Amino acid sequence: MNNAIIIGAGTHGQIYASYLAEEGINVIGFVDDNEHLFGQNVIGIPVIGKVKDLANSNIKSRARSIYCPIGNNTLRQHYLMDSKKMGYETPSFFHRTAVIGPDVKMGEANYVLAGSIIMPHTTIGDFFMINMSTTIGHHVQIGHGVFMSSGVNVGANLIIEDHAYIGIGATIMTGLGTIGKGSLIGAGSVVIKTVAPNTVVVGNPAREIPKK
Ligand SMILES: CC(=O)SCCNC(=O)CCNC(=O)[C@H](O)C(C)(C)COP(=O)(O)OP(=O)(O)OC[C@H]1O[C@@H](n2cnc3c(N)ncnc32)[C@H](O)[C@@H]1OP(=O)(O)O
Repeated sequence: MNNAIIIGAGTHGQIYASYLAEEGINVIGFVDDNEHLFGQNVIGIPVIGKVKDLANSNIKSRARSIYCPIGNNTLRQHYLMDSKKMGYETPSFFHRTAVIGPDVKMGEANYVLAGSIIMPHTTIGDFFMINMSTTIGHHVQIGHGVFMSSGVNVGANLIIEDHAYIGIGATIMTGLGTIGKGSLIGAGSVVIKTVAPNTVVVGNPAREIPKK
C-alpha cells in the first residue's frame, strides 16, 4: 500500500498531489481545517477531515504516509511531528529533476521541487521545503523547518537558521554570515549581510522593515 494523505488542500497541496501521483503514490485524500472544504473534492481528491482527524483509526487504516507542503514553517513542522507520533511515515519528496549533490546531508520530511539544485557539503535539517528552480551553494548549513520559494539563489558558506522564510527570487550573498531564526526575506531581495532573528528584510540591498 503506497497510500498517502496531504495536509492542506490549498494550492501547494494540490501541486504536491499531482507530483506524488506522477511517482505512483496514491493520494487518498486531503485533510484541512477549513470546514467549508470538508466533504468536497479538490482536484478530484476528497477532503476527508480536519488535521486532528488523522488520529482516527478509520483514516489511519487507509494511509501509510503524510505529506504537509504548507508554507507556514512552524505549522508544517508541528503537523509533521504530530503525524509521526501517530505512527504515520513522513517521507521526503524530491522531484525527479531536482539535483541534490554528493555529500549533501539532509534530514527528514524534506521537499524539493523541480529544477532546484543543492551543491555538495551543504547540510539541511528536517521539514525543509523549496519550490522550483532554487539553487543552494556549497557549505551552507540550514536548520529545521526552513522554506524557500521559487528562483531563490543562496550563495555558499553561510548559515540559515530554523524557520527562516525566503521569498520568491531572493538572493543571499555568499559568506554573509547568518540568516537568523524565524526571519523573513522579502520577494526579490538581495541580502548582503547577516539578518537578525525574527526580523523582516526587503529590497536591494535588503533593509529591515517592521514586522506585522
Ligand atoms: C510560489 C511560491 O512559493 S509563493 C510564496 C512566496 N511568497 C513570497 O515570496 C512573498 C514574500 N513576501 C513579501 O515579499 C512581502 O512583501 C513582505 C512579507 C516582505 C512584506 O509584506 P508586508 O509586511 O505586508 O509589507 P508591506 O507590503 O506593507 O510593505 C512595507 C514596505 O516594504 C516594501 N516592500 C515590501 N515587500 C518588498 C519587497 N519584496 N521588496 C522591496 N520592498 C518591499 C513596501 O514597498 C513598503 O515600503 P514603504 O513603507 O516604503 O511603502
